[in-house]
Amino acid sequence: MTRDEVLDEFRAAGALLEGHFILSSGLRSAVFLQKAKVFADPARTERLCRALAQKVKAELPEQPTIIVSPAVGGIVPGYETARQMGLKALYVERENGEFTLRRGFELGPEDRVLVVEDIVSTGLSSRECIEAIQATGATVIAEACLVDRSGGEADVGVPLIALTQYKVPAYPADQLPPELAAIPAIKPGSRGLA
Ligand SMILES: O=P(O)(O)OC[C@H]1O[C@H](OP(=O)(O)OP(=O)(O)O)[C@H](O)[C@@H]1O
Ligand SMILES: O=C(O)c1cc(=O)[nH]c(=O)[nH]1
Ligand SMILES: [Mg+2]
Repeated sequence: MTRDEVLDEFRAAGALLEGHFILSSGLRSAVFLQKAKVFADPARTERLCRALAQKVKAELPEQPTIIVSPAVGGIVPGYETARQMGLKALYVERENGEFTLRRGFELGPEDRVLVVEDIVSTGLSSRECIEAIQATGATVIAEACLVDRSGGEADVGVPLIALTQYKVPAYPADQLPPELAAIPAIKPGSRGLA
């Protein structure tokens, strides 16, 4: 899929939002990809994740044995990408702020993991997720995401395969451009929620 085709799926779902958003990293942005509205439509999710699975198969020299995603945003695309690839899909979720494997999910040294994320901005959530997986003894061979908002700049420590790159400016809270400073900020994601 081209970048326009991917972004058209977000647009058609009403998921390409403009305003003043507090991102997971704490940075601020005038654009937010509300992936939950994309994932509310199974057919749309299937189109995106099928394309992501095809890209992973074409670009990775070694195929993964299992998929692991960071909750909440990664769960649905992780599941659908796993379905497309004939793999199982696990997820890590935050417990006292730290990504943890819960619910009886198990990983070990035999597992060759593909991390599937929805959106990568700074790569911080990806790195935290990868650390949690590596702590089990499993090997993370790569990460795949639907949209890389860093435009290829984020370093997640493993090869990152993005269905598309879409560079969006983000600013520290004390360096806001005037048009952002004029609007109240909202925080759509789950990091920091109790
Ligand atoms: O690359 P980063 O700077 O870490 O930003 C990207 C992360 O932000 C969002 O998650 P968020 O923590 O907002 O929670 P969510 O998954 O529940 O939406 C998104 O799902 C990614 O996980
Ligand atoms: O950086 C983020 O937190 C983020 C950006 C974005 O566009 N969408 C999202 O769900 N999270
Ligand atoms: Mg997330």
